[in-house]
Amino acid sequence: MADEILNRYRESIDNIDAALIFMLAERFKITKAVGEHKAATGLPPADPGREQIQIDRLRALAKSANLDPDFSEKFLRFVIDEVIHHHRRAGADG
Ligand SMILES: C=C(O[C@@H]1C=C(C(=O)O)C=C[C@H]1O)C(=O)O
Repeated sequence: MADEILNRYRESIDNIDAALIFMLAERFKITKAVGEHKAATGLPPADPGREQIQIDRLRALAKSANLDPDFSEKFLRFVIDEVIHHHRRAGADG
């Protein structure tokens, strides 16, 4: 038998997952431009000072949103590491 309650919850989950994908796509679009700018101007791929500011900010936001700050940091770290990997490649290619 179809579970309508579960189906409704899952519709919302699917919408949220789609939004996450669109937001990540936009983020990677702009970080690609940053990588090209860095490669053109000789800036290093990673900026640990900037990253720490972002992590501190997102941890505080996560707390106020009742989201685990450790999870939010791990998620941002994962995304940033991928961006840095792209920047290194952009620098090496250029
Ligand atoms: C996008 C940048 O490059 C790197 C990637 C970051 C990110 O994905 O937010 C932040 C800092 C840098 O290590 C940047 O310097 O702003």
